[in-house]
Amino acid sequence: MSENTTDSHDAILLVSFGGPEKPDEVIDFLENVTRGSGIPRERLATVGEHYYLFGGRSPINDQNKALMAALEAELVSRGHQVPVYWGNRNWHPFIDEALDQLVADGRRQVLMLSTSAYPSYSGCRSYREALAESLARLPDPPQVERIGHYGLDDGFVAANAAALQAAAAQLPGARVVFVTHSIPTPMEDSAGPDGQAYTAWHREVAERVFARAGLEGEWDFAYCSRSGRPTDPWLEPDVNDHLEQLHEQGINSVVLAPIGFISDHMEVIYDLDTEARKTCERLGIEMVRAATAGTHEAFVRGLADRIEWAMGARGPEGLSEQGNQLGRARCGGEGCCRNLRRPETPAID
Ligand SMILES: CC1=C(CCC(=O)O)c2cc3nc(cc4[nH]c(cc5[nH]c(cc1n2)c(C)c5CCC(=O)O)c(CCC(=O)O)c4C)C(CCC(=O)O)=C3C
Ligand SMILES: [Fe+2]
Repeated sequence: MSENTTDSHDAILLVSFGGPEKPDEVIDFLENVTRGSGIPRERLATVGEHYYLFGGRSPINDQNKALMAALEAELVSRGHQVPVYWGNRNWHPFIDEALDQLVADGRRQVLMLSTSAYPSYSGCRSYREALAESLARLPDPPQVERIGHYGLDDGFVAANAAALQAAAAQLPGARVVFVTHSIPTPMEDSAGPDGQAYTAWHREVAERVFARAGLEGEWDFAYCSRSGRPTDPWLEPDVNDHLEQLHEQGINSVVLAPIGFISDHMEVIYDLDTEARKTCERLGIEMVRAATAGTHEAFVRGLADRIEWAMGARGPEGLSEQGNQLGRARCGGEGCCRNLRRPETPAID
């Protein structure tokens, strides 16, 4: 457990979405999330109610703290004394606050890890833009590189497979429905260096998770948490509509596997555990929701592997080639995960 003095980076920065801690923070948080996005106010009021239903508190902050603690412990056990900082795009602690602390602590070579496992504007470039904006404020900014997206890495797949296996064991023979966050179809068409990387990665992860859980037969893919204007096309089917379809086909038990989320975000505890569960009850469908990766040891080890790889301390075993290409300053550049509304917005590599 000695300090590894050869580490190429002196800080890890966990970058996440952010969420309110108490009811009087909900509106300001939602204003930050939707600044300039054209999301209708009714949608904001609706989403605000989801947060109030849970005491005005998002689960995401506690999940991030738990992940940081687990990751720090894993890195220490591998001989790295590199501290993990935490900053969010939409709520305290903001990325600005994390960077100020990091700079005050004399950190110069930062490796950024985001809580989004998949490439898309929302999960990739929007965080890179937020970093560029925060770094531009600093007189002497540290160097920030990022690790690639880790959705296809063995660790993430193994954690989700273990969760799916446990859920399926509670409901043998149930139809497995993988779920992720819907995004607008133009965002999907520009996800990753060649477009459509968001759905391609999810399908690949679903296939691997299903096989690794030792399951056979059919599985489906559905989406949750659509927002935006009703007339804009988003990825479909919505999970609730899909449950109606399954009901019509005579299916009466399902496992919902939210592989699009790394932990129990509001989308999981509201859109799936609350809303989709209600749909299942109405249709007489038995439902079990598989756990998210959270702090599963395989997931934490996989992240540590990716961090060590990015620091040059380890080879790429267990890490996906696609993820490697989208990290370590080798993202597809300007064309990758484009910002369709404001194409000129600066972003870190
Ligand atoms: C792909 C994706 C991820 C995964 C990648 C990642 O992790 O970043 C993600 C994560 C999250 N999204 C979250 C919350 C929200 N997302 C919203 C709005 C939107 N999300 C979108 C996409 C995604 N979102 C999109 C295309 C919009 C429309 C806005 C626009 O086009 O600019 C809104 C506004 C209200 C609404 O419209 O729903 C809220 C409140 C939370 C926090 C949950 C918690 O508190 O636990 C998390 C982790
Ligand atoms: Fe990208």
